[in-house]
Amino acid sequence: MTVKVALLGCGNVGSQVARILLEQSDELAARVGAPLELTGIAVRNPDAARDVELPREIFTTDAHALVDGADIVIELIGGLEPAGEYIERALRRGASVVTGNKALLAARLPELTEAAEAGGAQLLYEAAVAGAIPILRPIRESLAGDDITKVMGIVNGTTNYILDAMDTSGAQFDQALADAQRLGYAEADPTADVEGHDAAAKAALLASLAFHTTFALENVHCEGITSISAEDVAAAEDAGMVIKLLAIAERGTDSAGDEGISVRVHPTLLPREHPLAAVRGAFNAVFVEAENAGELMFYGQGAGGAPTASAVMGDVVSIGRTRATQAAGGSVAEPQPRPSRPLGIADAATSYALSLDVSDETGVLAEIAGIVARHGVSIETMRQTASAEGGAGSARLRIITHVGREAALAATVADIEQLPVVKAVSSVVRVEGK
Ligand SMILES: NC(=O)C1=CN([C@@H]2O[C@H](COP(=O)(O)OP(=O)(O)OC[C@H]3O[C@@H](n4cnc5c(N)ncnc54)[C@H](O)[C@@H]3O)[C@@H](O)[C@H]2O)C=CC1
Ligand SMILES: N[C@@H](CC=O)C(=O)O
Ligand code: NA
Repeated sequence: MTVKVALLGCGNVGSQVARILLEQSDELAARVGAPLELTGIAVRNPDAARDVELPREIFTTDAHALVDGADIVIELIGGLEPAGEYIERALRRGASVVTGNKALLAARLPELTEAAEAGGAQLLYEAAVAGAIPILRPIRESLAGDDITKVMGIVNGTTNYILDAMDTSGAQFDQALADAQRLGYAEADPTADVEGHDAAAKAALLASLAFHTTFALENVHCEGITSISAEDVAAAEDAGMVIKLLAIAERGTDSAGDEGISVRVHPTLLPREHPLAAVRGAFNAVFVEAENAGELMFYGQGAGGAPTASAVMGDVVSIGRTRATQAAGGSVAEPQPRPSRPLGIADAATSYALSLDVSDETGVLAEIAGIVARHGVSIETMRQTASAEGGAGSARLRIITHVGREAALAATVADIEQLPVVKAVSSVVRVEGK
């Protein structure tokens, strides 16, 4: 069998999904247990310029015909209509749907879930919350045996990008927003981002899944970042804090002591040491607190075409595999593991931080630099200080290399150790994350 996939919309995310479906068809077929066939892409204008080169004949303006012939419909148009009508039509016909449309889901999740049940279809939307970060599946599946008490996170890339730019480079709000739009992070109407509506929709979805309920969007308290000024950002910095737009969903009690769920989105001051304060650019992060698991943090790219397409494709493969299994009347073969070729430590790519005690005399640096260059290694930083350990006439050199092959770095150190001007190599520690 072949799993027929219809794509609706070919913008930032849709074009990347189409690219992956076409470029990685063999790998995807192996993981699904059957080929995924992209039957067409519904667009408004087949001749519009796209980020990705795609065959002209794949485009259609007849979304209904495309939906009606599909096993899986991927909706990446955005907005309430016609996206809602296409999704409902697909689900009622028995085609499963993958979407990133949090605005629609937060507004109509109960009806769409009912349509999926009526059609015996699946509705998956990992891309709708925190882009590439796997957060919905972990909440729905991995934490299904625990009791979640709080979810708190940065779930809008555009506003985090703007606040981060204002904090780090003193950028103006408008310029930072224009950059976020150019980079494909912002919604078609960026008001949804800066007024907090996008984060509020995601917060409603998170609360619904985390607390096994339906939390209506209208019950999410929502404040955006449009009132945050450069002065607010500077004042936060002076106080050792940073301003972040947080989405928070937690169990609590009201003044009468009755239990309930509080869901809110608002700009929030965080101490700079807080893990969420370190979330930069369009990255997102979500903290989950559960009775037994304790604190968990999920971090990654919350917006952008390719990262969001990754989440879409995860859902597509999952549904495709279910379909292929049903068609096979039980199970499909597990993908055969590819043979792996282990690389030894000598081939590891890393960088070294070295501390050397050397004679404090002219020409030492040149000798060391000569050895380093001979091994094809390059130095990122070299700092010289007086050495307490090496004794009088000694200097301490601290060198950090660029990334190189371990074998070359180790051979460099071995040769440096042999130099008469080198009294000791006092430490060699590998460095990652530069
Ligand atoms: N861009 C991002 O970083 C993320 C986007 N999303 C969601 O993914 C969805 C798509 O987002 P983007 O790709 O960024 O939007 P986009 O605006 O770049 O793409 C939407 C495309 O749909 C087309 N379109 C509009 N009406 C149509 C119709 N009736 N039939 C066919 N095509 C139609 C538009 O011309 C546009 O090319 C939205 O629901 C968005 O909220 C979710 C997570 C991240
Ligand atoms: N506009 C959204 C896109 C992802 O959901 C954002 O900026 O996070
Ligand atoms: Na996600």
